[in-house]
Order: sequence, then C-alpha cells, then structure tokens
Amino acid sequence: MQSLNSPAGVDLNSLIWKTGTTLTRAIIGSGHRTIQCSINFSTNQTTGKSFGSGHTSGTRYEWQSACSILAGKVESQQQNTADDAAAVNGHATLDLVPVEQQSTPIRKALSIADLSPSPMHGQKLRVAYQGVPGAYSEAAAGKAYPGCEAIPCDQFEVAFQTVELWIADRAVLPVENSLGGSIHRNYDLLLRHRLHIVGEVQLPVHHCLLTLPGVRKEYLTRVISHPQALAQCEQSLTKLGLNVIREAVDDTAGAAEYIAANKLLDTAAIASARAAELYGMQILADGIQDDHNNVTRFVMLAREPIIPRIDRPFKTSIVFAHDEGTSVLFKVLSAFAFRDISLTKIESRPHRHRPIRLADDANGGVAKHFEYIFYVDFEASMADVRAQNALAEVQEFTSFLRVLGSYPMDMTPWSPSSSAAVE
Ligand SMILES: O=C(O)C(=O)C[C@]1(C(=O)O)C=C[C@@H](O)C=C1
Repeated sequence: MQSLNSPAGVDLNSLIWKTGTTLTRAIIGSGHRTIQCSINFSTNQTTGKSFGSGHTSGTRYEWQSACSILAGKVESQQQNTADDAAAVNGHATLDLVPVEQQSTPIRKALSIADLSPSPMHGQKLRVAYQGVPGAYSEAAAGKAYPGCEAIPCDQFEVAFQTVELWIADRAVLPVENSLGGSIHRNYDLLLRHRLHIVGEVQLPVHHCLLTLPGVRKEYLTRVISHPQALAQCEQSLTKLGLNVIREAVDDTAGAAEYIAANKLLDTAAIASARAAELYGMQILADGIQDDHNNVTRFVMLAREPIIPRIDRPFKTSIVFAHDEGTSVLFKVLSAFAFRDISLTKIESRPHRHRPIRLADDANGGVAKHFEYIFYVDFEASMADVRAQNALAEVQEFTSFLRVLGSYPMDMTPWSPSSSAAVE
C-alpha cells in the first residue's frame, strides 16, 4: 500500500488472471510501493453478461484499459499531491497529525472542503468514520482496527471520499441497528462509490442521557441526538418523564459537543459515556436504550476487496435490481434456498422515481432507473462454489447485480447492556 506522493511513475507490472470463475486481480506497482486494484469478475457462458464487484466488468481488454486509466489517474494525482504538500506544510489544508501529538485530543471532523490528498502516511492504519470523537462509530473503528488512527468526518460521503483519495486506508460505517433497522444512506453510497466491504463489526450501543454538570431533569425542554439514537431511546425517554422536544443532529457525540460549546442548560444529549468524558458533561441517566440487546452493525470498507476464503465463516453482501416488477425476487431467493445458503438480511427499497447513480469508469457514474433495489446478505464466501453458482443464476434474472463484498463474519460474543438508571 502506498500514499500517492510516490515520486515514481506507476507501471502495470504484475497480473494474476484466474479465468472461468470469479477472481481477477491486478497489481499495479512501482518498486516497493504498490497500489492494488482487484476485480471480482465472472462471465456467464450463456448470455455473455458479466458482473463485477465494483471496479469494472467485461472483457480482458476492457479490464486492462481500466487499469491503464487508473494508472494515469494515479500519476496525475501524484502531481496534485506534490502541489498539495506545500499547502499542508503551510497548514492550509488537512491536519492529519496523530491525536497524541496534538495539544488537544479532540480532532475536528473533516468536511468536503478538506478533501485534498494527504502527503502523510504514518505507521498506523487510518480509519475514517462519520461523527466526532466520542461517537459510536469511532468506537466501532477501534473495535474493527485496534490501535488505528481514527479520522472523524462530518458526513458519510466524506468518509467514502477520504478512502478513495487515500487520505484514509479504511472507512467504518453503520449499516443497520437491531432497533432502528437499515441505514439506507450508506447502502446508496456503496452503490455510488467503488469501495468494497472487507469486514463487519457489531457494536453493542449503550446510550446515556448527558447534560451540563448540575442540570436536573426538570430543567430540560429538549433532547438532541442522532436520529437512530433518538429512535433507540424513545420509550425510555417517555418513562423518564421527558416528553420534551426531540431534535435530530448529525451524530451523538456532536450533540454533546454542541451543548457544551453553547452552554445549554435546558438541553440534553443522547450519547456515549466517552462523549460525556470528552465534552465535560454529566451522565443524568445511564443505559437508556429501549432494548438492552441494542447493537449496531458496521461495515469496514477498503479500496480493494479481500480474497474470499472458505476456512472460516464468511458473509457476502450483494445488491441487485430488475427493470420491471418484483417477481424476480422469488427466483433470486430460490437460487440461495436450493443451495442451502442462509440469508442474514434482505431489504428492498422502492426507487421508481429516483435514479441511482452507479459508480463506473467514467467520473460521473451512470444514472439508472430501477423500480426496486434489493440488498441481500448471505452466509457463504465468494470462494464457495455454491455462492458462485447461486450468483450466476441470480444474474440471469436481474438487470443489475453487484457484489458489495465477501468478508469474514463478526463472530465475537457480546453481552447485553445494563438497565437504565437515573443518576
Ligand atoms: O452518532 C453516532 O455516534 C454514530 O456513530 C452513528 C450511529 C448510527 O448511525 O446508527 C451509530 C450507532 C448508533 O446506532 C447510533 C448512531
């Protein structure tokens, strides 16, 4: 892996090609610095249609052209990066100094305006998350990649872009919660961007009600938090007698930070105990999630897919669509059922009037109209021949199919949170 400020040009110097099944892999590199571009690739023998996991699909020729386009892009980005280096040294752009070297441990969240490639690449894996320090997503990044340098971003989209622009190495983003359901925004972004799911992590979410020190429940006229967190605590807030205004903000820790920065005595935040510590808040009530098995599933995203394996439990996430009607769903589901492949998630979203912009090799992507988009997670690796056959069949029935990633399942046990208690 390299940062983009390598002075050397980029050559196509290694190619591994495995025909017939799924994996096509290119390694584009220069000396010890290597950029990897991998493509999951399968061509249906009958129809000649092909599906890919994001980067490209089609003939070997198309694929090689895609690699040379990528190489060209990298060269031009290297030039940009050299230009940006001066700006960074003059503190005109990103501040990517690791947390422990800063005078204050709280990092500012990145915004779109900050997205210029970083000339720095330290020893630690840089992991982008949405929110500010103290957000659950930061904890998920730490669980997924212990010891990583967590990079706060103000929007999900920015987290995707930090990885695409090599500012971060990975992104860790929430996709579903046991109480609140799917976080559709991130599924849409997975379609629009070229990142691959390389892992998942489940995080038990233990919410606290935070106020400024000395504030009592009776003073409160408003509770602010991330919409998912508000939804996860709805009944507990009512039980606490807090029938006050609920207001949605970008993230839980950001809510605590906002109250602290504006010295709001009438407002409480739903956030983590770590957010209380970071922003000098008191914990008025602890464990206020409605269900003590409240857990959020995050996916780990990278520029390249991982090589699927069969020696441990793997999960594969796909998204597909058909131009007309929904009858295709039965056929698709039977492709998995006949092969004894369990599904862990199925989700449909109407998309009749909203075109989806799909990532492709052109910069802007392609806008496509579908009636419905379906997301399915199943318990098998793409290295498993059953999964390969199921997807070959699914491809027959669908007009669009993408493998979002094939990755190890998070099997770590977790214990439920303790009950709500008002301090
Ligand atoms: O706001 C945060 O702290 C987040 O990390 C976001 C988020 C989410 O998007 O679901 C993550 C976990 C919890 O479910 C609540 C909020």
